[in-house]
Amino acid sequence: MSRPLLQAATAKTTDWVCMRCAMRKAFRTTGRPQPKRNFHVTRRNHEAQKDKSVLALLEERGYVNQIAGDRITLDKLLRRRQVGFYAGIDPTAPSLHLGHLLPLMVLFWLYHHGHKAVSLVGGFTARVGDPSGRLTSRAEAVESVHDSNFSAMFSQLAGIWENAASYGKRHGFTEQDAGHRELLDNASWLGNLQLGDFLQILGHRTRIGPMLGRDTVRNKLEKGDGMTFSEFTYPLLQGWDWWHMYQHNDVQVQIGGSDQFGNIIAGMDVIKYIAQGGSPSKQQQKLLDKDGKLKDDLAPMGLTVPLLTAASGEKFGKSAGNAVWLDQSMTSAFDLYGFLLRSSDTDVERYLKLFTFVPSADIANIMAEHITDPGKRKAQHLLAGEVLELVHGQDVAKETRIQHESLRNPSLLARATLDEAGSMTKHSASPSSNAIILPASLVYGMPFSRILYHSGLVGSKSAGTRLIATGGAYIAGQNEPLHQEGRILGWEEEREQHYIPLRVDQNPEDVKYFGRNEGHMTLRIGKWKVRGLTIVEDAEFDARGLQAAGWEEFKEKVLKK
Ligand SMILES: N[C@@H](Cc1ccc(O)cc1)C(=O)O
Repeated sequence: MSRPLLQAATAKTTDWVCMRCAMRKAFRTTGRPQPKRNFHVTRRNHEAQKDKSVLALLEERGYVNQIAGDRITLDKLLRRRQVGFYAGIDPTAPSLHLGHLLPLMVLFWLYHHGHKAVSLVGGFTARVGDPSGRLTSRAEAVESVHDSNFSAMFSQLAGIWENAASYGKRHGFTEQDAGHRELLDNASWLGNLQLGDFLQILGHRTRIGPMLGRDTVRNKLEKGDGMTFSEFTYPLLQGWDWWHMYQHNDVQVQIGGSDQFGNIIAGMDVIKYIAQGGSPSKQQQKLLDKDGKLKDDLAPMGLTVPLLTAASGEKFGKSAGNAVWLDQSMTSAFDLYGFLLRSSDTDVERYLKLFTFVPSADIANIMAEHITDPGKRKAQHLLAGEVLELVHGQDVAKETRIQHESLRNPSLLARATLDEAGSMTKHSASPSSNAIILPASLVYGMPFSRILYHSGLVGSKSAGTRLIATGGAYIAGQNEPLHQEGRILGWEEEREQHYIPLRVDQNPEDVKYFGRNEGHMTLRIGKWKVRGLTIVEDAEFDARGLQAAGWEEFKEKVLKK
């Protein structure tokens, strides 16, 4: 499996390192050694919960849909010692979306209560594609898209973890409360796994009967488009992840969306099969009781979070059917705030409990106040501000709030006119580079304002025009290859030289001269947001089942004529 050679966020311009290794290292070093502590809720100023484990808090706030395994054991363990948890996300897109925040919030709570929280990016499993809950398979993506999705999501998660740490501090969690956090990539073990080992260690002990009986398999075979062998293997790969982290990272509990219940159960079996089977190593023997069974207090367990639907019936985190993204270039901070601000009065209390660290007692007070004057949307502003702080940091949260308030109160407007380019430059601190495929009709002969929109760099065509007018959008120069010997060039000073600012008066006919080489073009907005476009024939684009902002409308309006 190829690894993207990107320059790590922290490295100087001259030394090039593997982004994955560097990010992993940078992240690990932030984890602290584990002090002894008691695992009661210790947060100052928070609901006093002596004798309750964090599990009770999670249940009270609405995070728990199902527990796989024994709740009482889990509750006891959480009070007695540090417990390791993980949640995995496959980077099938260049960004997390709002829905991903729910399992992550559970990890953040656990981390702030002294437990171990591992977030896993499925650098390997994304290429396989989890069939859970789907009737049709995902479209296969090209290698470069996998790589750039992975890099983007990995750095995004590292950033959100940083924010979650500061956000927790702001809510009274102390350094001493904090447990341990890790960000891992399953390609680092699955990428090296030998087929022989996989079959011998796991394959021999896995019966396909129960696998065939699982809902996902049955539904996809009976009502969907069938199932590939690799999709069928997916739960075993996810189970292998867990076994790996169970052994090496003390991960005992897996967290996932409710669609992950089947995979979690499959993973619990995987750990039991492997630990109890064969001739156990010395290390493995420590896991077993005298009957050769996994010890009760080491049993793998699962926790699923609920599937959220808004009062409107729409899945939470979707706006008119589209995902609300956590990457500012895909959903602006303004739009994310706006989305949360539109939460209905029936939903907002639930969301405050799920997506913020605001103590329950404070939420109750705010709701009481909110009801006296719902028009002010006090609860919704609180929700939006807190979520933005977690996702984009405190500065963006404050500025976005002012922008929204200025819509109602024009006197604030002067202070708040932030052009999109300005805020990008300031806040997209973590460099991420994404690749995207576009159909030829959305690029050639199109004004750049539209290309920016179609490539997902801005939310609308007019935002594209504004950005170009303020000098915040660039294209990579024709004769300056951005790639050299497999490395992506261009960081800060170098990057400035390679990019040419786009102009409003650019002739759309000239677009074709700007490609780095035929079929490719690299755009940048603000300082860091880079998007490599690969341009394919319209028919190929559709045949591959790809999608781009504005494509369906374009076909409706223009091509059908
Ligand atoms: N299968 C999970 C992601 C995941 C990947 C690997 C894991 O080990 C765990 C979870 C999903 O699609 O949501």
